[in-house]
Parts: sequence; C-alpha cells; structure tokens
Amino acid sequence: MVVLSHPIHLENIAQIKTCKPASNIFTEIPVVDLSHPNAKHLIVEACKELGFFKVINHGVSMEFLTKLEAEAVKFFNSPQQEKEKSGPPNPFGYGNKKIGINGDVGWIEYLLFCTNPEVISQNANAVVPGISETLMRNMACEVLEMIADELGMGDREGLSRLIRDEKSDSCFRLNHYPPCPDQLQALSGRNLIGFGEHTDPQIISVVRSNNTSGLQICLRDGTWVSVPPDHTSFFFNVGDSLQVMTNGRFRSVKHRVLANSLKSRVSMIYFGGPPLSEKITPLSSVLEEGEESRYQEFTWSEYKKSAYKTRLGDYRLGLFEKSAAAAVLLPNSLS
Ligand SMILES: C=C1C[C@]23C[C@@]1(O)CC[C@H]2[C@@]12CC[C@H](O)[C@@](C)(C(=O)O1)[C@H]2[C@@H]3C(=O)O
Ligand SMILES: O=C(O)CCC(=O)C(=O)O
Ligand SMILES: [Fe+2]
Repeated sequence: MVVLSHPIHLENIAQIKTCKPASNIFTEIPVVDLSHPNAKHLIVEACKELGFFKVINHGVSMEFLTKLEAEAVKFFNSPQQEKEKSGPPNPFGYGNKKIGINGDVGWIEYLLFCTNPEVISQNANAVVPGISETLMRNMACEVLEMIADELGMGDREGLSRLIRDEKSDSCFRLNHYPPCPDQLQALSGRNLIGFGEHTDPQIISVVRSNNTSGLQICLRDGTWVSVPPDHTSFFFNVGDSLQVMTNGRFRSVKHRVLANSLKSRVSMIYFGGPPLSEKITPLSSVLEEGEESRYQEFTWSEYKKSAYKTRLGDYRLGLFEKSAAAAVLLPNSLS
C-alpha cells in the first residue's frame, strides 16, 4: 500500500459541499459501441445531454490495459523519495494531495505530463507513459472525427487535427487515490474528496480506471451520481473548449472523485487540448442563421492562463460568457 508522505491534516482535505446528495449508482450512462453504425449519433446526443459517455468495443485488449495499469501502479508503489524526484508539479510532475497552485487538496497522488515534445523537458524526471497517451489520443481523435461528421463540419478532421497537431497542448495524468481509512472518513463526518468537483478546460478528456468506484458526474438538475467503474472501457467527457465550439450545445460536465475506504483507485486520463494559438470559437456548422456566439473570442492560451488562476470548483467559462457581464467566479454556477 502507498503511504502518503506528509502528516494528514483533515481540515485541508476537501469535503463534499455542494449540489444535491449523490444518489446511488447511476445506470444510465450512455454506452457507445464504437463499431456500431449509429455510434456518431449516440456520441453527439450524449455530449448534449450529459457531456459524458462510455465507449466499448474500442479495440484495445484487456491484456494490454492491464499492462499499462501495472506500470502506473509500479510508479505509485515506489518509495516516496523516488516519486518526489519527479515533483513538485509546476504544473507537470509528481504531486501529492495538492492539486494546482490555488489551494485545492484531495486524497490523491498523481503524475501530470505535458504531451507536447517542445515542453517535454519539463517532465525530465518522470517516466513518460507514451504508449497510453498515444492510444488514448488516437481514441479521442476517432471520437472527434465522428462528432465532426455528425455536426456536418464537412472537414472530418477539423476537430481531431487540433489534438493531433504537433503543437497541440494536450496533457496526460496518472491518478492514484489510496484507500481512505474509515476512521478518517468518520472523523470528518463525510466522504472525503479524492479530486474536487470541476470541469476540464480542454476539448475532450478520455479516462480509463481500474475497477474501483469513486468517479461521480453532476447531472443537469444538479444531482451527483456515481459512475459504475468498468476497467474494460474508456469514459469520455466534454471539456469547456468543446462546449464553446458548439456554442453551448455540448455540456462540459462537472465531475469529481470521492475517496474509497477499501480500495485504491488508479486512473489515467488524456486531456486533448488545441495548440496555444488556436481561437476557441463556435463552429460555423453548428450555428443557426443569425446565431451569435455566447462567448467572447479567446485563444486556448488565454483560456488556459485564466483557468490556471482559478480553483477547481470555479466556473471558469463565466469570465468569457457574453451575457455574464458581471462575470464573477461563482462556484457551482454550472448546475
Ligand atoms: C486547480 C487547478 C488544477 C488544474 C488547474 C487549476 O487551476 C484549474 C483546472 C485544473 C485542471 C482540471 C483538469 C485537469 O486535471 C488539469 C490538468 C487541467 O488542465 O485543469 C487540472 C489542473 C492541474 O491539476 O494542474
Ligand atoms: O481520476 C479520475 O477518475 C478523474 C480525475 C479527473 O477528473 C482529472 O484528473 O481531471
Ligand atoms: Fe477532470
């Protein structure tokens, strides 16, 4: 078992604070069989309704996924001093409990990588999990191509090109949520948070985890629901940038991870982001005649800079919404 290196200060670990209480396991997560002719339609419907879906029949063998997971576990099982050689995250590298630089904490340790070869030197001491990143990026591209098709973009690669570009500003993350002892949960009186509620700023994120529960998503009515874990599948979530590119038709889903008292959760996530200079603006194929953008024009670089000044739970897009002249960073204003 991995021991968290610093003394535990419960008051520093975020606790559930918002929305309606989490209901039981949610059985209605849209499941998309990638090999089905109707897949692209189902993907777009899921992006609109939930901003979240599960992909099966993706062509990656369980044997291969198990090997990748074993690599991640090997890193997290290594001595604390070894892991810390890859830290602190600035923003890339090994992190323990602290997420970002604005005061967020969780019951988690992680390794964050930049996937752009020009910036890769920042990952110097880390084991770059190139295979997982490439595999998940390819899957994200396939899904983005289906989305582009279904949205009638004409150029099927119009979206996937943004994350295939050698200047793409994507990142990759390995997360480890150690079991959180019952006594600690009892002391706090509530579930402790592994990774606090947030939306992902990029275009699209692909998540693969072991069979441990913990991931929750927030539905349109503000209810938190638990996503049944499935180590054979990949989960996708719409990021803020894709919400803007569809002028709000797709939903950048709020999600979080709760600590589990019995089992470790190990996840790997690919965050597909565009090149820094890319303008994030609604696609002409989604806009109806006369429809205006709901957002001020911004580049990914501008959005990212602004996002990294915020706390996890802040509503980052608020600053860029045209209607919200009084663009205050209100936590939970997405719900
Ligand atoms: C608190 C923060 C961590 C984060 C940067 C931020 O200031 C706000 C967005 C956070 C997030 C969420 C999705 C991804 O996990 C992440 C890598 C990203 O791009 O935005 C994290 C950032 C992080 O962990 O540094
Ligand atoms: O670990 C997970 O399953 C999800 C974590 C997450 O949402 C993130 O790293 O942005
Ligand atoms: Fe996330």
